[in-house]
Amino acid sequence: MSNLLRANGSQLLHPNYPSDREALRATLRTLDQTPGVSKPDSILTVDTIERKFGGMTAVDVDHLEVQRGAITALIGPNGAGKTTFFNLLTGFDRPSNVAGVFGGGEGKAKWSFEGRNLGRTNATRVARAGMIRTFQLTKALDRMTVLENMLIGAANQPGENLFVGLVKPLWAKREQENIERAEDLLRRFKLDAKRDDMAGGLSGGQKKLLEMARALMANPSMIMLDEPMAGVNPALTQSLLDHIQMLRDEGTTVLFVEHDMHMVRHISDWVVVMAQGRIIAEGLPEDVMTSAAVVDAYLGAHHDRDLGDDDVLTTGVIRAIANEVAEETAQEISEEAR
Ligand SMILES: Nc1ncnc2c1ncn2[C@@H]1O[C@H](COP(=O)(O)OP(=O)(O)OP(=O)(O)O)[C@@H](O)[C@H]1O
Repeated sequence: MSNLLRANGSQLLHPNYPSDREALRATLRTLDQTPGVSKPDSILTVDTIERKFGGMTAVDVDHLEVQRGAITALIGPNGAGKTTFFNLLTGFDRPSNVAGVFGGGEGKAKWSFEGRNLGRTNATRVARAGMIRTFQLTKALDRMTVLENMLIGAANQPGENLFVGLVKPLWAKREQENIERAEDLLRRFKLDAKRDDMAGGLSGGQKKLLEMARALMANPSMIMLDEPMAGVNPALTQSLLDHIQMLRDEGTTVLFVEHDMHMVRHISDWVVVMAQGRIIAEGLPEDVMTSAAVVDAYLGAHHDRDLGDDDVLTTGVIRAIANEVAEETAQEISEEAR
């Protein structure tokens, strides 16, 4: 086992980390495939988190556990609430049912990472706790060099606040260590030749690699990727998939949002399906994507359609699930009104 320490002081490889992926998958196969099911070793546990925008409920999650060491995909139609959910968990947004200063309380949002309550924690502290999300390169980040982008990641202050990290005088030793780490990661992601280029000049796939490399500057124990495949040309697809699987093998739990069903099927160990803010299904990729309920829901009358067709999966299953949830919700509302 490695004796290296993460930025947050924890050991690089958690003592319970499931290094053997096949064994982990075998364990996952024994679980009930129902929304909110308990996992053998949950790294992130979420309870009753809600986010409303005006009268619209964007996120309404009762319970979710994310298994340590698994690659978990979060899928769902446009507007299902996936990004809002990521924002809430990482402290970039606040739940509508935020807990009081002492935490807890009936019906209040509660979530913990590595057993640590994050219910009222800001984005910087969440990142320091070891849960890091990738960020798309904003215009401002585009105008910085690849290396500068990496050093922002080391400041452990994702999002706009990262700029604070840049203007603060850094201790020389710390800065040198950060540069060395950045250069190592750039080599690993084959971006070292681009070190001093403006990030804006990178291809779509290279930008995704940079986003991932930047997130790794903070040594996260869990990385949250928002649509890692978006805008990536096929030549770089395999490399991205390999990097994600390598991260998992080295001790980083992965949670990712993705519309590309090929990727979801190819690399995930577990799939969580979100629609209209709620988690409506979770399970093994091959089962969730072909479960009788889901197949019926999304194929509807079109039983002649090929289930292996990724396009059908993205548009068909998800839309059907969304419709099903909408019907259930309408029913619940009318029952409540009675
Ligand atoms: N700041 C906001 N103000 C008002 N409504 C918002 C805001 N952010 C998100 N929403 C709404 O919340 C719902 C969930 O959006 P969200 O972006 O989380 O979905 P998503 O599943 O990530 O979608 P996509 O796959 O298209 O990225 C949508 O109806 C969206 O319009």
